[in-house]
Amino acid sequence: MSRSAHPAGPRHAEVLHADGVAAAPEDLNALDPLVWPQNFRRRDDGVCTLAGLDVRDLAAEFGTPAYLLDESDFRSRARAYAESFAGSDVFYAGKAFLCSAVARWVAEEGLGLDVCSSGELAIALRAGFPTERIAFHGNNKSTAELATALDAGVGRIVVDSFAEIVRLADVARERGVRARVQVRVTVGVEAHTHEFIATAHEDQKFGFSLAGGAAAEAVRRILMLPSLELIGLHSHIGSQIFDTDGFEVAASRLVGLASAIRDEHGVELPELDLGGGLGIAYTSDDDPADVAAMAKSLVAIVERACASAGLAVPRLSVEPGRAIAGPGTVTLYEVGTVKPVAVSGGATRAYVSVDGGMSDNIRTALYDASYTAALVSRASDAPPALSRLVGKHCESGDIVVRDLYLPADIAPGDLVAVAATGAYCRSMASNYNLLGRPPVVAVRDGEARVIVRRETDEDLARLDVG
Ligand SMILES: Cc1ncc(COP(=O)(O)O)c(C=O)c1O
Ligand SMILES: N[C@@H](CCCC[NH3+])C(=O)O
Repeated sequence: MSRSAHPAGPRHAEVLHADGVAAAPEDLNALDPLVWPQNFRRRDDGVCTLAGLDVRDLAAEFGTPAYLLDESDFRSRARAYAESFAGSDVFYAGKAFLCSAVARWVAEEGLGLDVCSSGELAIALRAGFPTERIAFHGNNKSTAELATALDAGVGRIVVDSFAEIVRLADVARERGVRARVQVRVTVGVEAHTHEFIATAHEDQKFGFSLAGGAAAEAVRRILMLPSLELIGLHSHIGSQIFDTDGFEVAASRLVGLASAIRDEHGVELPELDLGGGLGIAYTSDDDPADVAAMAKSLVAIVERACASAGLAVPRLSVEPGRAIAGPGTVTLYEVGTVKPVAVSGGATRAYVSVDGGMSDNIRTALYDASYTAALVSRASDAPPALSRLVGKHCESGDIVVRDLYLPADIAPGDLVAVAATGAYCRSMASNYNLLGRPPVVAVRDGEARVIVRRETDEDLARLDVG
């Protein structure tokens, strides 16, 4: 789903083997800074460290698997967004990964927060996140969720269906408040990303169709409801996107709709949200855009579109999730078994099984996502072995990294880390096979602390009340 060709790994030659797998990288011990957290290093003795802490010590203290989060990396990316989009609003998309600590960092770095369930909202409230900086999303928000959001005083609700407009208007009226709403518009953009994470093409569940007239009709209905205040239009074209082409089309279509609204209703909408979706490097083949450059071109795109429509430029907002949370986290696993398996053409693939798998990272199975992994508890001079990093679940599709090279001497007890797992891994984790979900350990300046604790067998048993 990213642009990456397989295998995930340090910079590798272009040559492909007969089975379509790229040739082995020159140095299996190298860590591409594009892919690994800012403070993840390999020491001279071959052992990797995060923010100065030895991964073997982290494994001993917190167990494996564990998500290790480089707090400075997360914060610096959040800050870069806030600075690059100064004059606009940045809402961190909590669906990528949210817990109280993260909500506090996001608040401290001056961003807003996008939540899309009462659970995410509850975490934000628990963290004391300023509620006027919260945007509430979702294609099927319940009446209870809308009521909770209004009672909490969230800053905006992005409406996604005609039913929700009525539901929200009722809930707001009963409370004697006016809900600030944006309309999520399906702008008909084919984002160049995996089908399951593209969200603005026609014939999918999100938003009101622009082409079909539903978006204009949603605006008409909202404007007739005194308990709703229409503040703007919203579009989110998809995720893991590397260029601005799709945003350009989306912005010009949203501005076209805003101009039609002005002509029909005499109303100029003050806000415009272009959603999230900016891609990150999962492998060395990915080439993510620079945030400042991206911000500049998005602002320019909106200004151009408004100038040609004769509209005042609305306040812009964006909702990055992956680009802030993704790159700063690695998942640390312990190798349990290594099994050489004969594959076509007389080759052998080493199936390297780790102590987690699809329950802590579903993205490979779900989107055919590519990842980079490395042996991190030591360096190795052994030759590269064509490998597959797999989990411990009862499922042959339980693959963490489909094709990669690992040192041929990799063995049980070694620690392996998978890079760029901060977004949509812990937040999409499951208890398949009744595995407890791993902890999230934040590391900063040589200190580590658990910000989400490991789920234990007792936690799982506690839910079993039959
Ligand atoms: C409405 C909305 N905003 C923001 C995001 C965050 O996307 P990303 O993590 O790709 O930046 C998503 C998820 O794709 C979304 O659905
Ligand atoms: N969960 C997806 C992205 C969708 C995000 C929400 N619309 C991923 O892992 O890439």
